[in-house]
Amino acid sequence: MSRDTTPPRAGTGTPAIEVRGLTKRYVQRGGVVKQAVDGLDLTVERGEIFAVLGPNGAGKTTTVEILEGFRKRDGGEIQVLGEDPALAGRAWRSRIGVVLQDSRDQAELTVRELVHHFATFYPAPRDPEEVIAAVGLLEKASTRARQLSGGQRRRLDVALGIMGDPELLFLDEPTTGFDPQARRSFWDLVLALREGGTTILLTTHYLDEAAHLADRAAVVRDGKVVALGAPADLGGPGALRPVVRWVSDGVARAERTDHPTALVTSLAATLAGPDGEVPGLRVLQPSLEDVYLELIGAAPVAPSGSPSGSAPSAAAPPGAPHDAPTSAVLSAPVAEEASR
Ligand SMILES: Nc1ncnc2c1ncn2[C@@H]1O[C@H](COP(=O)(O)OP(=O)(O)OP(=O)(O)O)[C@@H](O)[C@H]1O
Repeated sequence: MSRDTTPPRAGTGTPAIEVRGLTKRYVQRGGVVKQAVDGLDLTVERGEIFAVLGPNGAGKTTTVEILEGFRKRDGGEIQVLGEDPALAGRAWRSRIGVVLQDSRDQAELTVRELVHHFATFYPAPRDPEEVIAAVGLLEKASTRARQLSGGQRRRLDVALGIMGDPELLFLDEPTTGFDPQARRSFWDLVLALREGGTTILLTTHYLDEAAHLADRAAVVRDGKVVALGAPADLGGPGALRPVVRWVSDGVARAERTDHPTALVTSLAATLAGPDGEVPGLRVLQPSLEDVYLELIGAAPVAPSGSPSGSAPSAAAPPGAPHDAPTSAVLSAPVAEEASR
C-alpha cells in the first residue's frame, strides 16, 4: 500500500508504545477483586508488528484497551506515540487505528457508504476507494455490512481502522473464526500495512499467526509478560531442542539434549530389556506450540533428566512436546471465566 507521509514513521527513535508496571484490577460480582493486569512491561518499536499472546483471561484485551485510551489504569507508566492515552486528545486519537474483537455496527450501510462515512472523521483520511481496494473488498463495495462473511466483515473493520492513515494500528484477535484461506489473505493485508510503515499491535490465540506476522511477541499470563522475543525464540535458547523420554524403575523421565543419539545409545546399553527395547523410549521434537503451552502453564514441567511422575505422559521438561495432537489453533485452558 503506498504512503506519502513524511517523515517515515518506522525507526524514528522513540518507541511507538512504552509500558512500565501497568496494573489494572476489576471488582467483580460479589466484591471479588480480579487483578487483570499485574505489573506488565512492554515496548513496541516503531514499524514492527508486535503480537500479544496468552490464554483466555490473561489480560490482553484489558491492556490493549488501556493503550487505546478506552479504559483507565490503576497504576504504571504508559506512552503511546509519545503521549499518555489517559490524557491524550483528538489529535492523538486520529493517529491510532483500532479494530475491536467484534464490531457489528452500522450493518445496514454498504461497504462503500461506511468507508466514505468514516473518512469524514479524520483530518487527513486515506482515499476511501483506495482503502476498499487495499482490503480486497472492491467486489463487495455495494454490499451491506450485514451481508458480508466473517472474513469480509473483518476486512471491512480493518478498512475502517486504517481510514485515518494511523501510525499505530491495534488489531484485537483479528482472524478468529477465519478459514485458512481467509487467514492467509488477511495476513498479507497486515504485512502490506507494515510495509507501508504502520506499527501494528495484535492480540491473537494463534501461534502460527504470531510466527507468520510478528517481528516480536510477548506471552502474557496472569497479567504479566512471561516471555518476550521473536516468535521462534520464545521460551529461550534451547526450548526447541529434542526431548528424550523413557521409563526407568517405573518412573517416567525426560531429558532435553542436543545429542539424542548418544543419549539413546547409552540408555539402550543400560536399560534395554530382553526384547532390546528401553521402556517408554521416545525422542520428540518440541514445536513452537509446545513451548507456548509450557509458557502459559498448560503443560507439566519437569527438570531435565529428573523423575517426573508415575506415568510417562506426565514427564516433560519445559517446552517438551505433549502427547496430545497439535493443532494450528491454540487451545489454551480457560484461566478464569469470572463473571464480568
Ligand atoms: N469489565 C470487566 N469487569 C470485571 N472483570 C473483567 C472485566 N474485563 C475483564 N475482566 C477480567 O479480567 C481478566 C482479564 O480479562 P481480559 O479480557 O483482559 O483477558 P484476555 O487475555 O483479553 O482474554 P481473551 O483471550 O479471552 O479475550 C479476566 O479474568 C476477566 O474476567
